[in-house]
Amino acid sequence: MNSVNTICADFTKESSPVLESLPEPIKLDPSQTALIVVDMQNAYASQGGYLDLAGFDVTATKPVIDKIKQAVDIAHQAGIQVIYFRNGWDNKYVEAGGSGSPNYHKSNALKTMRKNPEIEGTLLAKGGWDYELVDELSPAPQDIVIDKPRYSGFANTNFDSVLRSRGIRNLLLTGIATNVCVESTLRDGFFLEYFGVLLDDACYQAGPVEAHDATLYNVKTFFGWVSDVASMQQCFSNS
Ligand SMILES: NC(=O)N/C=C\C(=O)O
Repeated sequence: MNSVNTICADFTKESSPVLESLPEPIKLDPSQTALIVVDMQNAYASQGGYLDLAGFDVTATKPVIDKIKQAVDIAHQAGIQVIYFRNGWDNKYVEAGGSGSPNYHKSNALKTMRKNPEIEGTLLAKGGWDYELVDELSPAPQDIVIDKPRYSGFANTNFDSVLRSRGIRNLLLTGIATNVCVESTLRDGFFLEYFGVLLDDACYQAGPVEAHDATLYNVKTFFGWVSDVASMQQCFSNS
């Protein structure tokens, strides 16, 4: 491995393991790293959930769920904090914002329910099946679950203080959708001085695969690094 190009932040111990990533490898101290599982809810990963009902293709999410399970197991074994996000609102949608919020006008969940009043109160509503994490991803006692009302995990949540209070500076991003909530969270993390690494095979897009690829380009070029679950295993297996 070419150590000359390896990224090592000044808060990272020189002896930290190196994650193979693009555009270059990066040293990550497990104690300063969190695995972020973004919105792996029935709404986004399951047929019959919100994205499916809104016309998005969710037929290929199973391999991504399996990769995320692998990443969670690797994180647990390496002592890396795992944090799950759930995206949505109260079932009266007060937290979604009324017509004075752009969320009201852009959320495809809210628009789908306005077009189909019979499903009002079911999409991305706390307490309902659509809002719950998929059965395959059940948080362990040491994991943290954060509810978020907007695309970015940093918007209107305590995510930043949860990370800072634990000395976490590196975020390994997984989940759905690559090009919406995953990218939004990684971008906001970048602006808040977090090192973001997107795990390509543990993310799935909302829309065409080109949207996933565009996020990979954006992250590699402007906001962070891109790696995969096998590289995560290789990096942390001996840490
Ligand atoms: N979790 C997401 O990326 N969500 C994308 C769209 C939505 O929540 O309406």
